[in-house]
Amino acid sequence: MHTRRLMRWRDRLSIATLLALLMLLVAPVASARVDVVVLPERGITTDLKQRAGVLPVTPALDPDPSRLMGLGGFSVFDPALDASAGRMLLSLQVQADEVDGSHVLRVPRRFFQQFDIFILTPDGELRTASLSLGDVRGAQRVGREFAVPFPARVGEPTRIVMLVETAQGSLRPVQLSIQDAEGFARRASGTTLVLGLVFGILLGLVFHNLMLYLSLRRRGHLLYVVAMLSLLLVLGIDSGLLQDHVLPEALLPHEPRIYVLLVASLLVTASLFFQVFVDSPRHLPRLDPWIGRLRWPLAVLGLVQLVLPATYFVAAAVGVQALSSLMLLLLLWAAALASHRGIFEGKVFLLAWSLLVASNLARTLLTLDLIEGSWLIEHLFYIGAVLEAAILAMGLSFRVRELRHGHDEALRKHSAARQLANIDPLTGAYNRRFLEHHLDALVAGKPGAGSSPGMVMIDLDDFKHINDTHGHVAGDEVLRELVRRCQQVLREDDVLCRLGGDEFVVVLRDSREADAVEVARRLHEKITRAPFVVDGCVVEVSASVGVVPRLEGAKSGGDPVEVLRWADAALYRAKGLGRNCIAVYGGDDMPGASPPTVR
Ligand SMILES: Nc1nc2c(ncn2[C@@H]2O[C@H](COP(=O)(O)OP(=O)(O)OP(=O)(O)O)[C@@H](O)[C@H]2O)c(=O)[nH]1
Repeated sequence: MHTRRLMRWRDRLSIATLLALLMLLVAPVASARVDVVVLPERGITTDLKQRAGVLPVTPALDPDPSRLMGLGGFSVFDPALDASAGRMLLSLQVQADEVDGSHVLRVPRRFFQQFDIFILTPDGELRTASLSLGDVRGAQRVGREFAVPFPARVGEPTRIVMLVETAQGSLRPVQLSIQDAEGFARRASGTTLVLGLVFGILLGLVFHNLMLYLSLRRRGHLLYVVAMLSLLLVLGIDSGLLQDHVLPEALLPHEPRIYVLLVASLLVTASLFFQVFVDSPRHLPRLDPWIGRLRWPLAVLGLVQLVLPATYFVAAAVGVQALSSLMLLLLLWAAALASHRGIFEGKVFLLAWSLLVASNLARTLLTLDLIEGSWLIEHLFYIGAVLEAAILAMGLSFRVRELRHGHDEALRKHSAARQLANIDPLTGAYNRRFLEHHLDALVAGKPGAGSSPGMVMIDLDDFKHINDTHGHVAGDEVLRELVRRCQQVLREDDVLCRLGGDEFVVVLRDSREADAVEVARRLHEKITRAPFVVDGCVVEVSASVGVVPRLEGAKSGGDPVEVLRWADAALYRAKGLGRNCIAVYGGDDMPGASPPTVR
C-alpha cells in the first residue's frame, strides 16, 4: 500500500517534470514570435502578421505616435483574431541580417479602411505613413500594394507600430511583408510593364471591336466593347492605376462603391454578350430566361449601393458579390451546356471565362495564404483577363468571317440566278428581258449604263430555209455560232442580246457615229466571210444589219422601245435593199442609209 502510494507520487512527479520541460520548450517559441524579425539582405519576408505583437484598441487609446511607441502590453498575435479584429495595434521589431539596407513594408491596398504606420528607426527618427482611401501619405502606390520605406540595421531593431482598422472587420486577407528596396523596385518595374502590356492589348481589342461595330453594326461587337471596358475598369481599380491616374481626388473615398458597381456592370454586360454571342435564346431556351432574371437584381443592387449609407454598404457589396458569383456560375454552366451541344461560341465563352476565373481563384488562394506566392501568380489575373478578351475577340471575328462567307455565297447564288434569268439558254447571249432593263437604265442615265451608245440589229436571211434544209438542230448550231462570231468582234462592255428567233441586238458602249457603223461592218463581215460548218455540212449564212449610230435622242426622249423601233426600221430597210447588207438609221427618211453591202 505504502509502496503503491509512493509509485503514484513518482508518477505524478514525472508527469509534472515532463510538463515543465514542455513549458520550457514552448515558452521561448511563443515569446520568439513577438521578438525581433531578422530580415535577409535580399528577398521577401512574409507572414509578418503572425510574428507581430497585438493590442486591441480601446476608446481611451491616445493615437499620438510618440505615446504609441512607448506602449507595452502587446500579446502574441492570435490567429483567431484574423476573423474578428476590427481595430487593433500591431507591433513589429525588425532588424537586418548581416548587412544594413533599405527595405519596404508592403501592405495590400484594397482590404482596409485605415492603416496608420509609425516607424521608429535606430537613429531615433520617427516616420509616419497613413494609408486610407483617398488619403495616402508617406507611402508609394505600386500596383495593388502600398510600399512604406524604412532603413534596417544589423543588431539595432527598427520598431514598426501599425494602427489598423479593417473594412470587413478581419485581418485575414491582409498579407504583410517586407522586401529589400532594390528587389522591390525591380518588381515594381516588372508590374508596370505587365500592366502596360495588359492595358495596351485590352484597349487595342476594345478599339478594334468598336471599329467593327461601327462598320458592321453587329450587336455582339458593341456588347464586347462594353463588357471588356467594364473588365478594363475593374482591372484599373484592382491594380490601382485608375486611382492613381484617372479618378479625381474627390472620388477616391468612393473607390469601393465604384469597384462594386464595375463588378456588377461587368457581369451584367457579360451576360448580355453571352446571350447574343452564343444565341442562348435559341440554343438554351430553358436556361436563357434565368440569365435575364438574375441580371435585373444585379443591375439594381449595383446601382443602389452607390447611394446607400455606409452602414448598409458592406451588406450591399456582399450582395453584389454573391449575385455576380451566381451569374458567373450560371453563365459558365450555360456555356458548358452549349459547348456540350457542339456550339462553337459556347466553347469559346467557356474557355475564355474559365481562364479568367481560374487566374482570379489562384490569386484569391494566394491572398488567403493557401498557396505559395510567385510573381506569375500575382500577375495571373491580368494575364487571364487579356487571354479572355483575346479569345472572345477571336471567337467574334471567326463568327463574322463565317457569316460573311455565307453572305458572299448567298450573293453569288443570287447573282447566278439573276444571270440565268437574263441569259438566253440556247446561245448564251443576253435575252430580251435583259435588253429592256439595260435600255431602261440607259434612258434613265443610271451609272454604269454608259453614254452615247449606238445600236446594231442583226437578222439572218432566210433562216427558215436553213432550218428546212439542214434541220432545226443545225439551225440551233448556226445561232450559237453566230453569237460566237459576234462576240469575237465586240468589246467586253458591248451588250449582245437575242431578241427572239434569228434576230439579235447589240448595244454598243460609248460609240461615236463612225464607230457604230464600223462595228456593224465588222460584225457583218465576221458572219458572212467564212461559211458555217455544222456537222461537217457547209451552211450558207448571210445577215441583214440595221444600225442606229447614236441613242442620245432616246436618252433625252425617255423611251427605250423607240430605239428598238429605229433599229428595226434600219433593218427593214436593209432587208428591202435585198438583204445581206447594212442600213444606217439617219432620221425619218433615213438619209444616212448606207449603200447596200453585198458580198
Ligand atoms: N433552229 C431554230 N430556229 C428558230 C428558233 N427560233 C425561231 N426559229 C425559226 O427562225 C425562223 C425565223 O424566220 P423569219 O425571221 O420569220 O424569216 P427568215 O426565214 O429569217 O427570213 P427573213 O428574216 O425575211 O430573211 C422561223 O422559221 C423560226 O421557226 C430557234 O430557236 N432555233
